[in-house]
Amino acid sequence: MSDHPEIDSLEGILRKLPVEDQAEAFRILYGNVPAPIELTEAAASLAEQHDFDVAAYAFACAPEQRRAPRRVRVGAIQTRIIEPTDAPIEAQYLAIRDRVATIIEAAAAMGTNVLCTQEAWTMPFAFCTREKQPWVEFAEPVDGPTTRFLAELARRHNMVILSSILERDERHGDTLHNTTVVIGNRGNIIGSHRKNHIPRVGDFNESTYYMEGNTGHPVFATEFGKIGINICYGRHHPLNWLMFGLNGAEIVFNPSATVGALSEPLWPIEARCAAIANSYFSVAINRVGTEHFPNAFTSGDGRAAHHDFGHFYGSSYVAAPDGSRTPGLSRTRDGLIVSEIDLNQCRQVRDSWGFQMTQRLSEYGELLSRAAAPDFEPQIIADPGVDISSGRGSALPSAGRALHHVSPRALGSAPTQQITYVGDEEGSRKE
Ligand SMILES: NC(=O)NCCC(=O)O
Repeated sequence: MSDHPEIDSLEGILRKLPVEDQAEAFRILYGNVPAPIELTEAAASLAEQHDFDVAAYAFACAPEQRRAPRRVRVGAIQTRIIEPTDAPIEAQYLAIRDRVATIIEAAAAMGTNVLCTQEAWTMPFAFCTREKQPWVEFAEPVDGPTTRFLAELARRHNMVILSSILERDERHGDTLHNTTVVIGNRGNIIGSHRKNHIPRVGDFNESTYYMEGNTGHPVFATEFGKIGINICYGRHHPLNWLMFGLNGAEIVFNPSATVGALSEPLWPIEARCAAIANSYFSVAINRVGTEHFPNAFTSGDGRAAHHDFGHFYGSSYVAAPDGSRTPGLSRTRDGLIVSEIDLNQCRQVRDSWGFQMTQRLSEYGELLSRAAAPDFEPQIIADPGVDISSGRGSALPSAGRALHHVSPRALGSAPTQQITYVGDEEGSRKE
């Protein structure tokens, strides 16, 4: 763990640049930065009274002659847990629920049409512990108490709410899933989607609790746009993002729970990259705070037993199909981010960049099917002078002290570059 106090945000650091440099720094890093929207009095007063941040932005979009704008406001909530993890489960649950309900009021006051929670928002992210009890007591069916609670708010505020919970499927042997419930703006359950990719990295020991989801890549056609949900670790899988795009998503939400030491450099890139590659909007949401668990745990990686995951760094943001993005919410504070977007931008960017027109799905589809088959042979064209018998399927030499020089000419594209691979007992490294 770092000895440094947690910084509030990367943007806070960038704002220390001389004013004349800031605009260029933001343009290069954030694209066509959306303009801030003024907060309503009600939202600002809730935020002040209950100590959370509200940030709101409007993405620019060109008017069209034959289509009316399709402006919607999307929102995301990031929170820390309220009660300690050894408090009674019901007390922990109700405290978080009250907090989120207050932030939902602020979202409503900002005219939010579609609102998404963070992953497993009703509970501490206890999957690091590998203990079943008491954490599985947070699980509930898709139509359970949390959905019923939010359905009332969704109806009252004419808002679609995406609620990420630990699901218990009572009809299928009480099994658990990591699920987002899609609650329509009339308080109806439109459907639900289960997390497709389950992490087995660091302290994210989620495979102890649930298997990979079985709901495919559904897109939910709501009154405020076509919505997909790529739950947390799925954001590392470009094909997962692609599938929601293929099914017609205009906005893909990424409810997450992730910590600084593991993923922070990846965070600003992945959801934004998906927005660019798939010409849709993406909304990345992460919890905040450090959650301490009563019993120390290890994850078989040589680290001493510890009681927490590390710091969940928040930094929730929205990205547009043209690659522009909002600043992130705080790394340390609860918050609500609201963005006004025009869904027409998806088609405008498709027309301009042509990524869908040029994507050559059949070419990729064919290789993907072959790669998934047990008898797959990778397409490798070997330099006849190179020994690929090490089984690594590349020009790397096998373990030992062998040196192999790849001439600049053989590399073809980098005439000034010479790469040397040095092999030893531990493998090879590039010098
Ligand atoms: N919740 C979850 O899937 N976290 C995995 C870690 C990461 O993807 O950054």
